[in-house]
Amino acid sequence: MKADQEAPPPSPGLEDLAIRCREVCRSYGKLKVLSNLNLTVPQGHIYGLLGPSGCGKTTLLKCILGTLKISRGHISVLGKPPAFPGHQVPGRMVGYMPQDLALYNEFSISDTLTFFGRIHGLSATDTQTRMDFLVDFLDLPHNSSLVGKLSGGQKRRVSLGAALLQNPQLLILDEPTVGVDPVLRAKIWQHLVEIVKTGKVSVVITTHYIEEARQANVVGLMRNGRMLAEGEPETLMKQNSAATLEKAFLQLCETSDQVGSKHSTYPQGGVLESGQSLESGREESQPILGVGPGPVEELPKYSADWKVRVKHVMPKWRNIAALIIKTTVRMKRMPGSLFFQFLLPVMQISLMCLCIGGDPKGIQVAVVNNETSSSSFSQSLLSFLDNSSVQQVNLSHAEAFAGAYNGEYWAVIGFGKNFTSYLTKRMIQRQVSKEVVDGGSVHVWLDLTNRQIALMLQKKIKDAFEVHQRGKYFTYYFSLSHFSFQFEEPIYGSMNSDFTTFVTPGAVLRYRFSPHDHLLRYCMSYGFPPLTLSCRSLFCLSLLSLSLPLSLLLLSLSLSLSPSSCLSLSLSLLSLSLSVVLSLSLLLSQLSLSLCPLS
Ligand SMILES: Nc1ncnc2c1ncn2[C@@H]1O[C@H](COP(=O)(O)OP(=O)(O)OP(=O)(O)O)[C@@H](O)[C@H]1O
Repeated sequence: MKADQEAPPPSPGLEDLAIRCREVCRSYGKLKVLSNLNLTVPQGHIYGLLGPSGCGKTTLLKCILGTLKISRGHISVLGKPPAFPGHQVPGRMVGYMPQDLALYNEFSISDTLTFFGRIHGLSATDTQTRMDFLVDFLDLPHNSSLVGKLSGGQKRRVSLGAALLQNPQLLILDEPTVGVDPVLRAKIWQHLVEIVKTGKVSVVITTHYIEEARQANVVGLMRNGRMLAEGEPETLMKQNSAATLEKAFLQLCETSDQVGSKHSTYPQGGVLESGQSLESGREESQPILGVGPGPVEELPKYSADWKVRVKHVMPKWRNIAALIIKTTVRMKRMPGSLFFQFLLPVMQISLMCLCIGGDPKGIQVAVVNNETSSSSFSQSLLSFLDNSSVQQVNLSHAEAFAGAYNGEYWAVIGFGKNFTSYLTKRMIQRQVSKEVVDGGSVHVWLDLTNRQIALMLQKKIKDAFEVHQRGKYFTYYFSLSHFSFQFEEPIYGSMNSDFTTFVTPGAVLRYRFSPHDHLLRYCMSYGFPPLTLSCRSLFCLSLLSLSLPLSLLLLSLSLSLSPSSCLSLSLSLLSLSLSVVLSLSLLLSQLSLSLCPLS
């Protein structure tokens, strides 16, 4: 690999190390979990990481794996920092068994191992061979058993199998022997001892059973985010004149506490006198006590060319395929989840469209028709206007505009007294005067305070006239261009106002006012003063304003959770019931609105 070629020659002994951590610090917010921690895992060794609960073992393992970033210090895993571009840590080079099992309950054992095999790019044959071995070795139930139906210990063994699957160079096992019977525990240790014998595989293992760690080649004793001691188990016991590793650990803790109280203000990391690290020529028999800053080591510099970096950030096809197959298998095993994933959104959208998708009804429009003859074009044109949406009110010019300015009418439609003769002239003659064009045009003055209604009115007027001329004058080769609509300067608003200008006041109101104002805007958008609403519609609209955001919130929450979880199921059900309430309230409010006397 290019990155390898560009890296300067590593410092002596570095290639013999599987993991090297120097002055590693990591905090969660204000909580300092790892403090100037040093750790050295030689190649081909089993490293037992011991320490009380909460001392930071899992955090350290995640930092080594590269899934957690360190705040300070340096980590090198199999020659490069974890998550370095092009480096397969995390990836195929490392097998990780987490403390909290990351398994899918709907998967069978075979699905689980096949999934991890795909992720690591193993061929189907290799996966099958390893699977057969692991099922037998870990004493697992039949391949087809569902993970969800396995016992806690069996699940841990499946997780261990997934970590061992691709024969990684480094195994990181976070408490693999919890819940495992002593016979199998011994078998697991025996297997670990065997695989490290080749010198090519290294293992880091955490365990609460301190004594079982005596089988490790090296143990590290951690406390409060620091490494108290690191060395061979026998040596540590000898150094602390202890008969067991547990006693040696106790002794080290006491010594650490005494030194800590003597030097209550010791600098970070300098807990005890600094020792030598494994790779710097330390005698194997001598434990490293209080791995402090130590001699300044020169850190190798790493670089990767842009192609490796790009490849590193790009998603891999085999991972995408593995995820697609995973989702398909889970859906197949949980047909109920299909309902929530696909049918629920379809239902919600359909109900929403059913309830609020219709055009507003009974929009009042003032008509000023100066033509008196019943056979005039203007009369027949107006008869084609959709009467369910548009309610025509015949008025004089003055009354029509006075009403429109008072907000009683959404538009004024005007016809000149010679509309029919001028329009006929326009149809026959190629060139006509401006007066004829003007007189033969339909004049429309819109109230643009509600853009939605104005747009709907424009469409309805054009549709009506199009239908009219098609039906009656098609034989005369009469095209729509002969009709001219003149949309005059609007009564309120501007012809050139953009969508943002229209939406902003509503959006401001939405965040500024309570559901009552939602109600007000809802009413106004339908052109009804709120006072004409019945109590029922008031109640429905209040429900509507509350249930919509709640239902959406619950739905998004439930989708972000695992579909199999109880919480996800109940949230989805709650969301469904809320959306039903929402749809019903919308339906009822529309009913109420259509029954209201229009003012
Ligand atoms: N995601 C997190 N956010 C905040 N604090 C965390 C987080 N994960 C762990 N901690 C805290 O960091 C400390 C070390 O946790 P960690 O899981 O590394 O301990 P551990 O040694 O692995 O414990 P155990 O042996 O019980 O698993 C604990 O105090 C824990 O509460």
